[in-house]
Amino acid sequence: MSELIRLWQLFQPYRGWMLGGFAVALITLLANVALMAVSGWFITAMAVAGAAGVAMNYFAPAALIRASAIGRTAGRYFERLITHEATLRQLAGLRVWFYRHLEPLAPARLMEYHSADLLTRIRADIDALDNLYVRVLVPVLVAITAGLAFFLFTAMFDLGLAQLLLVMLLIAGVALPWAGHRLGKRPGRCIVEIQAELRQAGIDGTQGLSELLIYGAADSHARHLDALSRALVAEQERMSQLTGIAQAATGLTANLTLWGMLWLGIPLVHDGSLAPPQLAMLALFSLATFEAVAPLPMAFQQLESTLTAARRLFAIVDTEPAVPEPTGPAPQPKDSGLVIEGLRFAYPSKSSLNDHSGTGSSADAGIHIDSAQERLTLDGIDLQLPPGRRVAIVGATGSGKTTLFNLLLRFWAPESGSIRLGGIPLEQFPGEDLRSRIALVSQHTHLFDTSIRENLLIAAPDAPQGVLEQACATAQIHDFIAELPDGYDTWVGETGVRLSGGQARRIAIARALLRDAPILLLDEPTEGLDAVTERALMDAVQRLMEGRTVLLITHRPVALAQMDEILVLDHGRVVERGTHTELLKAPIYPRLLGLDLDV
Ligand SMILES: Nc1ncnc2c1ncn2[C@@H]1O[C@H](COP(=O)(O)OP(=O)(O)OP(=O)(O)O)[C@@H](O)[C@H]1O
Repeated sequence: MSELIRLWQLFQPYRGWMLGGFAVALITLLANVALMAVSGWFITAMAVAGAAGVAMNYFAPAALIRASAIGRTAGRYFERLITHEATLRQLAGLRVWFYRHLEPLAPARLMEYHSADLLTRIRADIDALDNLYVRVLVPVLVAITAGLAFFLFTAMFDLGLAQLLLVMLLIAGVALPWAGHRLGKRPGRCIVEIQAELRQAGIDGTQGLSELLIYGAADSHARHLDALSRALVAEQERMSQLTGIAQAATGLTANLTLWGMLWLGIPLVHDGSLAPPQLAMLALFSLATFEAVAPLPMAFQQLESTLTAARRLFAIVDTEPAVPEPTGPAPQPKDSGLVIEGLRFAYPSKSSLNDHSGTGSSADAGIHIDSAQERLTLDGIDLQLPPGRRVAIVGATGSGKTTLFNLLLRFWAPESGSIRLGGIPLEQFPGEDLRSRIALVSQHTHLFDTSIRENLLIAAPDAPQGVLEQACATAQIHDFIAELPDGYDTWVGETGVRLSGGQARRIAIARALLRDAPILLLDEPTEGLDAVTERALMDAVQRLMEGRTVLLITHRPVALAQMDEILVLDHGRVVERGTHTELLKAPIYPRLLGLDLDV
C-alpha cells in the first residue's frame, strides 16, 4: 500500500492529464451505457406503440442514440489519446527521477547489482508501472463513480432492481478483483522476478559466449536459460488461466444480472409499476453497466506485478550513497596538493550490502567493518603529495592500490584517517567538483559505442576540433585517427572493440589531457601491452604527467625510475618507501618487479 501512496505522489505533476483521462473514460462509459439503455427502450416502445396503433415521437430517442454512439466512438479515441499521454509523461518523469537517484550510487552501491538487473529496473520495471494509471486507477475511479450513478438511476424506477444491480456490480467489481489479486499475487511476483533473472542470464551468456564455448559450458548455460523460460511460461500460464476464469466469471455475473432484472421486473410490469419499454431499457442497461467493472479483475490480478516492479525501484532509490554529498558550496583549495593521513578502509561485508538492497530504511551512509572481517583493505596509509610531485604505488595483486584511487575519487568513504586536497578535507567537496580536478587513466577505461570524437568530448564537451586533435597528437594517436576513412567520426564499437588495447589507452590519455585536471591518477596505463607499444605509450604518459600532481600504479621499472617517491603496499600497509634506486636494495620491492631473479 505504501508503494501506491509513493507512486501517487510521484504522479502529482501529471494530475491534470490524469484527471482528463478519467473524465473522458467516464463520459465514454456513460455514452455506451446510454446507447444500450435508450436502444432497448426505443425498440420496445416502438413495438408497443406499433401494436397499439398509436403515434410516437421517435426523433428525440433517435437523436439520443446517435449522440451516444458518436460520444462513445469519439470518447474511445480521446480516452486512448489522453490516458496514453498521461502514462507516457509519467514514465518519462519516472525515468528521470530514477536516474537522478541512481547516479549518486555509482559505483560503490551499484556493485551489488548486476548490470542487466539495473537495466531491467530502468526499462521493464518502470514500464510495468504504466499499469497503475491506465489499468488500475482510471478503471477503479470510473467504476466507483459510474456504479453509484447506475444505482441511483435504477433506484428511480425501483429500489429492488437497484439493489440487485448494486450487489452484482459489487461481486464483479470488488469480490472478483479481490480474488484475482489474491490468486495473482504469487505468479505476478514470480513473473517480474523470473523475467529479471532471465534477462540477467541472457546478457551474461551473450557477453561470456566465447568462454562458455571454450570451456564447453554453453549447454549447461542453455539448460539454465531453458529452465528459467519454462518457469516463466508456467507462471504466465497460471496468470492466463486466472484471466480466463475472471473474464468468464464477470460475463456470468452480468448475464445473471440480466436474468435477475427480468425475474424481478416482469412482476413489476404486471402490476403496472414499470412500463414494458422501461423493463427492456433496464435489462439492457444492467448488462451494459458491467463494462464499468469488467477491467477490474484483471487489473487487480496484475497489481502485484506492478507493485513488485515499484518495490524493486524503491529499493534502489532508498539506498543511501556510500559517500554523502556535502550540503555547503564547493570549497576553494589553495593548490592541488594531496595529504593522506592514517587512512583506513574496509569494503562492507556482503551482509551489510544486502541490507542496502532491501527497503533501504536501514541504509547507513557510513562504512562499517564486519566483526567477522579480519583485514582492512587499507590500513594506515600516510602520503604527502605536494603540487607537481609524482608518486608511484607498487604492490602485489589485491594489496589495495586501486582501492586507494577509489577513495581519492570519493567513490567510497574512509573508515578513519583523512585525505585533504589543497588543505581541505575531501568530504567537503561535492563529488562532481572533486572529480573535475582529477583525471584518471586506467587499464579499463571505458569507451562508449559511438565515434572517437564523441568519446573524446565526454572529457571536454565544448572542445573544438583543433583542441581534440592537439590532445590526440600529444597522446600519439592523431596520425592513426587521421588515416582512418572516417577520421574522428570512426565508430569504436561496444567498449571500443574496434580499437587495439594500445589505441584505446591512447584515447584515454587524450581524454585526460582534454580534462586538463591538476591531479592525475594512472592505474597501470601500460598493462598488457607489448614492449614497443608500451614504450610509445609511456612517451604520451610522460607528456600527460608534465606539471601535474601524479599518483601512478605500475610495476614497470622504466616508469618507476622517473618517480619522486615510490610506496610499496602489502595487505593495505605501506611496507617500504623511497626512490627507485633506494628501494632496489629493499627486500620486497625488487621481488615485486621481478628484479631479484637470477637470469
Ligand atoms: N567492491 C569491492 N568489494 C569488496 N571487496 C573489494 C572490492 N574491490 C576490491 N575488493 C578487495 O579489496 C582488496 C584490494 O583490491 P584492489 O583492487 O584495491 O587491489 P589492487 O592492489 O588494485 O589489485 P590489482 O593489482 O590486482 O588491481 C582485494 O582483496 C579485493 O578483493
